[in-house]
Formats: sequence, C-alpha cells, structure tokens
Amino acid sequence: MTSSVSKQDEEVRRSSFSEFQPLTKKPALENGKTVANDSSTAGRKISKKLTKNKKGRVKRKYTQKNYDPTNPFGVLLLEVEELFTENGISEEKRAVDINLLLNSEDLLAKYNRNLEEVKVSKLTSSGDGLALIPHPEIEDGFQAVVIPFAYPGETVDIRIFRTHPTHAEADLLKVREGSEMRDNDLINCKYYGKCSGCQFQNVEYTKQLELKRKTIENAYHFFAKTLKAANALPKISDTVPSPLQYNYRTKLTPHFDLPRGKFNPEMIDMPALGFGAKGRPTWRESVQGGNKSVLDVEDCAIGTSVLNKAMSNEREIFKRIYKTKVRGGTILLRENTRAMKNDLDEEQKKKFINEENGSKIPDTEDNVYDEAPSSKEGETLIKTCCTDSKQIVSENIEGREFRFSANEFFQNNNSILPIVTKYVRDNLKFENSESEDRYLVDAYCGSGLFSIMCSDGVKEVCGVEVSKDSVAYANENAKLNNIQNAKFILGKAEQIFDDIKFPSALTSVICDPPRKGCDEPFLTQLSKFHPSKIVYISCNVHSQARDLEFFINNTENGSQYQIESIRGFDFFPQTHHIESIAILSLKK
Ligand SMILES: C[S@@+](CC[C@H](N)C(=O)[O-])C[C@H]1O[C@@H](n2cnc3c(N)ncnc32)[C@H](O)[C@@H]1O
Repeated sequence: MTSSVSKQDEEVRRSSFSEFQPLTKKPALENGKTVANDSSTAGRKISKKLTKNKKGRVKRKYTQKNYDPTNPFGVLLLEVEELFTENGISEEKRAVDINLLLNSEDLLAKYNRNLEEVKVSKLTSSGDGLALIPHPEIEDGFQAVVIPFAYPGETVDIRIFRTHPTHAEADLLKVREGSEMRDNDLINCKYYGKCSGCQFQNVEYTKQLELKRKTIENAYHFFAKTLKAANALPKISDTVPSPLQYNYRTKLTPHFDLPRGKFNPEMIDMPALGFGAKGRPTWRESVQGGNKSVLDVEDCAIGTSVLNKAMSNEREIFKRIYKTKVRGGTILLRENTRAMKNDLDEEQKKKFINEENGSKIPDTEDNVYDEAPSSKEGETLIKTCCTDSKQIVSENIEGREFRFSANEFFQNNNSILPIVTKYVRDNLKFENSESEDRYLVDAYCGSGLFSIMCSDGVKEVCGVEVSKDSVAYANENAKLNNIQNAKFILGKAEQIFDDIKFPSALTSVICDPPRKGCDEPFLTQLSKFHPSKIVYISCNVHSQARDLEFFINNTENGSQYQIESIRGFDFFPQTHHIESIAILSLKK
C-alpha cells in the first residue's frame, strides 16, 4: 500500500466518520468523454471493513449493509436491476469486483472519474436521477449511476465518487441540457442543490404531485406483483396537495459533527450546524452552506417561521458554547402551538408566551413566537419552539388540542392534517350500518390523532400503541377534547385483536405503522378479525404495497377484500417523500 493510502487509513481512525474511500491519485482517461478526476472524490463514506492480510497489511473489504427491501437502499437496488434488465445488460456486462477495487488505487482512479454528457434515464423513488454509463473495465459493459438533483432526459456532467457492486454514486457538476421539468427560477433556498433535505424545489408543484403519484405506482409495481397481474389494483388517484408548500415542517433537527477522539477545542472553528449534504455537487453556483458532509444552514425553507427564528437563536447560543462539546450532536426544534384567549392584556400575553420552555432570544427571557388564527372564536394560536426533547408540546388541529412528548412521533405538516383526517373519517364508513353502530380500532395510534379526529358518530374507539408515553398522552388528549368514547391500550399492534371485543362486521380499522410497515402476525390477525373496512396510512408506500400483497394473498380472509383506492397525500412538498392511504373493503 502506498503512503497516501496509509495516510488515509490514519484518517479513518481519527475521523468522526467511520469509513473512508481512499484518495485516488491518477486521472482516468478511459474514453473520449471521461475527464480527469480530482481530489474532491476523497473522504466519502463507504460501507467497508478493514481487515489484515497474512503480511499484516490493511485490506479493505466491502460489506453489504443490512437493508430491508422496502427501505430506500432496497428499493434503489430494484430500480437499478430494472434499468439493467430494460436495457438488456447481462450480469457479466456490469460486474464489479468490489474488493479488488477497494484495494487498488489504479482501479479506483478508473472508477472514480468525471464523465461528461451523461444522459439521465430515470428518477428513483428517492428523487435522484439514474443513468447508465460505460463500464470502466468491461468492453461494451455498463454501470448504473445515481445522480442527485438530475432529472430524466437531461444531459449532465458528473463526478463519480463511490462504487458499490451494483451501482455508482456521483455528484452533479453541470447540467448541459435541462429537462422540461427543471425550472431553476422556482428555487427558494440558498442551500438547494446540495442539502439532502429537498429534491424537487425546481419542479413546478403540480408536477411534483404527479411524480409522487408515480412513486406510488412504482411501489405497487415492485411489491404487489400478484395484485397487479390480477388487475386487483385501482388506478392510483391524484396526489392531494399540501396547503403550504414551504414553511410547513413543524420539526427540524439541525446537527453538527466534531472530530472523534482527543482534540483541542480551542483549535477548531465553529463546526457547521445544519443538515447533511448530498455529496459535493457543483451544478448550482450560488449554493451555500460550505463543502462539508454537514452543511452550515442558517434557515430552512420548508421549516415553519417560528422554527427558523429558533434556529437563529440556537445557532447564536451554539457559537458561544461549541468549545465545551466533546462530540457531535443534534438540536431539536419542535413547534409548540397553544390557544391563547384574546382578552389578555399585554403583560398577561407576554407571560402566556413565555410560560413554557422555548427557544429564547439570546440574552433575554423571551421566547420567539408567531401568532396564527384559531378555528375557535375568541382565541389566537401562539406558536413557540421547544428545544427540550422531554418537554410536552401541543398541536392544534381544527380546534382540537393534542399534547405529546417533543421526542415522540407526531405528524409534522399540520397544514394538511385537517384534509387527511377528514379523508380518513369519510372512508371509515361502510354500507348497511348506521353511523352510531360503528366501532373503530386505531392500530399504531400514537398520541391519538386519528382516534380523536374520527371519534364523532362512532360508538367506541380503541387505540393501541407500543409507546407507553404516547398511550398516556392519547388518554390525556381524549380527556382534553372531551372525547368519552375512546380508550387507548398499551401493547403491540400484533396482539391487539386479542383484547378487542367489538363486533367485527361493524368495525373499521385504521393502521398507521412506522416506515417498516406491519408485521405478518399483525396482518394475519387483522384478517382473522375480519373488519368491514380498513384504512391503511403509510409513510413508506413500499412497505404498504408489500403488506397489502401479503394480506390479500396470504391471510385467511384476505381474498374477501378489495382495494377501493390508493391515494397519496403530500405531507412533504419539495421532497421525494409521500404519504399513501389505501382503502380496503369487503367485496360485495
Ligand atoms: C407513523 S406513527 C403513527 C402515529 C399516529 N397514527 C399519528 O398519526 O400520530 C407510528 C406509531 O406506531 C407506533 N408503533 C411502532 N411499532 C408498533 C407496534 N409494533 N405496535 C403498536 N404500535 C407501534 C410508534 O410508536 C408510532 O407512534
């Protein structure tokens, strides 16, 4: 191993990042369109192990991360495979000996190269461009490459900085020919183009909604193959827009890194405080935030106004105290909305605003705050920003108040919640049943959002949740909103139906699981319980598609259900994320 690699090995040990791809030294001139690479390909994380060979020298070994096929990496592998298959590229024509590559500087220099005039083929469900490029070693062979911020149909220049056995990762350097979808005048943030938070700021909003509809379509294409082949899937409905397309996010978590191990805090400048960078692209000249893996971000275009005020406070405080920190960390910014009576005088109002912990204007006792109209007469909503993960915060949806611990789950685009909760409420109904006879089970209920918002006209509601804190808040929230027909139980959704005595023919079930989806035991029980209606809400449409494929094909009563509709709700404008709601009912 040459000295430059040993130097990198040293960096691996010292750095706060666990794994580094070594610096490549030589320019790679493989074909007419390949241009010299540069040193900025160094220092990128890659999942690999360092082992020693017989002579005691360090050897790099690629280790495949554990992944669920429905998480972003798993889905990307399916998308890459499909791209190869569609283009008739055999396994031999795309093979990469990754362990050889990781241990050879010459090979790395061939792979980590700059390429001009790359044609982008597809958009991944994570919102990145996907292209085929010539294989650096195999004649007539190809590599697939993921290029964040590039869109299908575009011709772009890229820098490849990391190789996996299946695909490569690249930075977008220049857009030579933009697609119709790209309108850079729409960009609303000085960090867009580098920050990992947003993917679609330069895409017109209605087009974003259509892209997300396609993401749902693709998810069912990959994970519900049998249902698709049997024509058992409805057409994916148009995505429901968010009323707010910027300044909607009620939770942000800016973070910072510090070098690992011993260092002299007096020696370092204030570390960047912000959000992760998506590689080191240069396509947008005016982009700010620096060139580190964490960008220095002063405000976030999708965060609410009060969170941005708080971000500025917390940055000021961080400037004063970062030298006392010994390791990296995260700052929690969570909006806290309380209803304030309008008849308070100035002093009482100030007391009300400041009485709960919040982000304070430096050197004062005053919380930053915003005001918003309330749906109830005689009151105004006061929004402050909580930074303590253990604090209890409130959210207000159509006059109903929800309290929960700041570090627990709560939907974080409140502008769309009245629309979503109404949609769920309307779709819980089923034929041949008077509304007052109906029952509702809310599996994965959190602090009771759907139970409470859907409790009107239902005889009884039972929510189940694995987090003890959330159950306690769900019960408190029911009391707070004077809801008498809801109870919440602690337990895994997998065992929920053991304790539910509702008549199944008169019951609707809401499932709103975490990203990984429902377990098979839960779906098996759900089928056995045999409710009249199922509303499956999901923040990962891939696990939703997998679960419905399993539920309908592999459970006792699954085949008696039809999927009435599948529709996306845009909880996260400007990003690739999409919430999907599938409605299932018993076939007639
Ligand atoms: C996506 S959140 C939905 C919460 C709620 N429906 C809402 O909208 O506020 C998923 C919830 O499922 C809970 N959870 C995770 N695994 C669970 C399990 N096995 N059984 C029951 N609840 C679970 C989490 O604590 C979290 O509150």
